[in-house]
Amino acid sequence: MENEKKEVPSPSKGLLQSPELYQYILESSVYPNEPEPLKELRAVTASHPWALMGTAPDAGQMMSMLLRLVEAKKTIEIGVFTGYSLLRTALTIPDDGKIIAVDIDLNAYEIGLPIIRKAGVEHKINFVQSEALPVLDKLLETSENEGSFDFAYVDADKINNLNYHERLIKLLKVGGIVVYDNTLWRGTVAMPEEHVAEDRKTNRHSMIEFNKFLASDSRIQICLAPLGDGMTICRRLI
Ligand SMILES: C[S@@+](CC[C@H](N)C(=O)[O-])C[C@H]1O[C@@H](n2cnc3c(N)ncnc32)[C@H](O)[C@@H]1O
Ligand SMILES: O=c1cc(-c2ccc(O)cc2)oc2c(O)c(O)ccc12
Repeated sequence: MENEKKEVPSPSKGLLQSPELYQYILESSVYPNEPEPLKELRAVTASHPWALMGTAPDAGQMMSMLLRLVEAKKTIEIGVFTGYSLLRTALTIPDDGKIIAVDIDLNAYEIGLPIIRKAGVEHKINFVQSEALPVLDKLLETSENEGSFDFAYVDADKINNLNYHERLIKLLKVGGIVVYDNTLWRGTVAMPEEHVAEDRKTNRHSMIEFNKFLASDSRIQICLAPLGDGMTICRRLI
């Protein structure tokens, strides 16, 4: 992208202390290999009032790595917004791969949809406009769906993570991966409560409880990667 150098991502997008170091990571290792449609999607999302919600490009790069490592074909995403992480997934999985993409907000998805179409990957996506929990419950009504998903990505309402986890663990194959975004919630999980802004307290509390739960869940192997806003990678063991 021509104006890439001028784009200084908000330091709050990353957890690193120095914005320059984050910029270095993006310019040296993420942007050079970021497919053009993803750059375009970032550009059209930039003017959205909630642009900050889009998955960070470095986190998206790691998603691609994980998707390739497990040779993902059947995937599910909870929380689509304008579609950055969805397009990442769609560009990474094979041509006959499938993504169930769930979001209550169709308008945001429609911002990214023309770019998804132009990239030639719309056929891999089944967008479902809905609350996520009923969609997961419906999938679990069909026994063939159990243990059938290679990969899941969760980036929606943070207070429901535990509910999503209980369902996704059943839907994932043994060896399959679920990634949760925002597990460090802007670093607030490690701050004293009194230093945390009022509007971040509920999600901070949910994340602390969720992180505790994941660490004690013997069904999974976990790794909390400190990139983006904190990405916890869980691999189903049993
Ligand atoms: C952080 S954004 C997702 C960002 C997206 N992964 C990306 O890369 O751009 C969170 C999204 O979750 C959706 N959401 C929130 N609560 C939800 C729920 N209960 N069920 C489904 N989607 C929900 C919101 O509408 C919003 O689009
Ligand atoms: O600032 C946010 C807010 C959210 C968010 C909050 C509540 C919901 O029901 C859904 C989403 O998500 C974010 C996010 O995923 C991110 O990477 C950065 C900021 C925010």
